[in-house]
Amino acid sequence: MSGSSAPLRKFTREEVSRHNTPDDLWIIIDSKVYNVTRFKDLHPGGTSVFLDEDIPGQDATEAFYGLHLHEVLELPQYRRLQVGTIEGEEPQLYGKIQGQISQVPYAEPAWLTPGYYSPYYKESHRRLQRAFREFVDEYIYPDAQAREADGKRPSQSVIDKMAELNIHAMRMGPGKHLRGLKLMNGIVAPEEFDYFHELVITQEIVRCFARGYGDGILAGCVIGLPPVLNFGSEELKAKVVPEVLGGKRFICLAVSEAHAGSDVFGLQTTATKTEDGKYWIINGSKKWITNGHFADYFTVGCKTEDGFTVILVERQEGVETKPIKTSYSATAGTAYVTFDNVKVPVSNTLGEEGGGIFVMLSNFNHERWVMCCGGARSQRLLIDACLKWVTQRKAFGKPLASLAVIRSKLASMIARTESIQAWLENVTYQMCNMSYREQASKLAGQIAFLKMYSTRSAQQTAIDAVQIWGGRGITQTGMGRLIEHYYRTVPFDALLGGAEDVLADLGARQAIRSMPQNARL
Ligand code: HEM
Repeated sequence: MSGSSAPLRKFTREEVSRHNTPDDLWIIIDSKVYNVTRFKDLHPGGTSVFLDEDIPGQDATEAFYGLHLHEVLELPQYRRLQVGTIEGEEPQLYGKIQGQISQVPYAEPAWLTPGYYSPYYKESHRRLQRAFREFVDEYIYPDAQAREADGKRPSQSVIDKMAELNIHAMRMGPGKHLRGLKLMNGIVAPEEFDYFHELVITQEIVRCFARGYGDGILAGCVIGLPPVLNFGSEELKAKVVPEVLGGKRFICLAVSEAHAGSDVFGLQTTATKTEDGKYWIINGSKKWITNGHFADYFTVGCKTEDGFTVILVERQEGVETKPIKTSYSATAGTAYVTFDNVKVPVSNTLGEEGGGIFVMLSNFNHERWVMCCGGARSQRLLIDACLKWVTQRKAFGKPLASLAVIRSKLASMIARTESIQAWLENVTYQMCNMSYREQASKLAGQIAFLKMYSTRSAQQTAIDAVQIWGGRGITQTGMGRLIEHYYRTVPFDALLGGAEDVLADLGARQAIRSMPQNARL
């Protein structure tokens, strides 16, 4: 469709070929006819490319797709350049189609690929996936791309829309907090919502392809609210949970510190009781706090007389947040947080005094598993982009895909991604069937290894993709911008929720601890 109000005319290729001079210059891209006479002097790629001998009045489809994303032609300022179409021909090429399953091999997990089977997903998972894909493409993707670029916090209109459908609640996983809620307009009953539904949601959100925004869109809630849900007093929950799940107020998890990283026993933020024993007085600072800059509530790890205690702090005088500039966008709200004589009722204590480590540990598995869901899916975004690139881009007169070294990189990318998803689905199935206690003892190692493997794979895939894309893989605009973004932000997953090497060691230590005493070679 043309952006101009004039109806599109039909031309023969012969007619177009007559518009072949600098003062009257037309080209054909995928059967659409563009008048680039005036545009050629404004073209970001320069004027000269339009004057090459095989461009004026001719079919420039291959030249165009070797240098631009399809979406360029869909921008209103460029759609206006279209003056007609070629008689008897229809456009054949397409870019991202809203709400659709990608036809690119391995760009979707097997269960979404036509003709494949899976024992894990029921009709309600498929319904949720379809609805969620539409939602992400319509509301989240455009906001994600815009906010990732301008660094502003996710638009409240998107947060509200998510709240309306109870998406914030679903992101907390299955549980009592879903009771009585209408999930995604009622397409999943709260009592049937399981970890596979949550996996579906997490994997669909990742398709917004904006890592900072992915955290900005209330990842703080996914890690900051569970301690309130599971360990807060009834009174505290009644106040905080509806506000947060309704998207009206924001929460973050504030544990790591400049001095101590995630070593909770090395924390220096203190909470001491007032003489009457009714309040905590909190002093200290926290670093790398996701969503901290716009949070209203802080789930804070503190050193107390009895050891380590988790306390919910509401933003008030004495709480300051400063943005930290990281290698992903400021839309994540990553903050340095300081507490200066902050007075909090003792009833805001989450769990036992001195029992903070249990409160923290109880959510680690879930947090890491959520990150594995995201990591498994984001690697497919790269497969999708790389497969398109190597088949449409020519170098030395042949598509990149004709080079064995390129195919070898693709093979490894695909094999890694498929194995992560298969392992993830197995772990998710265990989560659906194990009690919480069993999960804690049996899955901590599995999930630690899975996350380690997923993030190592993701980093290797990022490196391979940059080699495949060349200079475009390190350029923030144009065709390779998604690759550049991925390469720049992939280490977040390898650090957040437990650094890769620490997790690897955790898994290995657990396995060694569980060795039967009498096993011999
Ligand atoms: C209606 C047709 C065209 C439009 C609207 C258009 C638009 C653009 C835009 C917006 C860019 C900036 C980079 C980006 O965002 O992708 C660009 C870059 C470029 N374009 Fe075009 N273009 C058109 C046709 C062509 C054709 C036919 C050629 C080659 C014969 C060409 C060659 C280039 C080159 C070499 C660059 C620089 C690419 C880079 O830096 O990687 N363009 N074009």
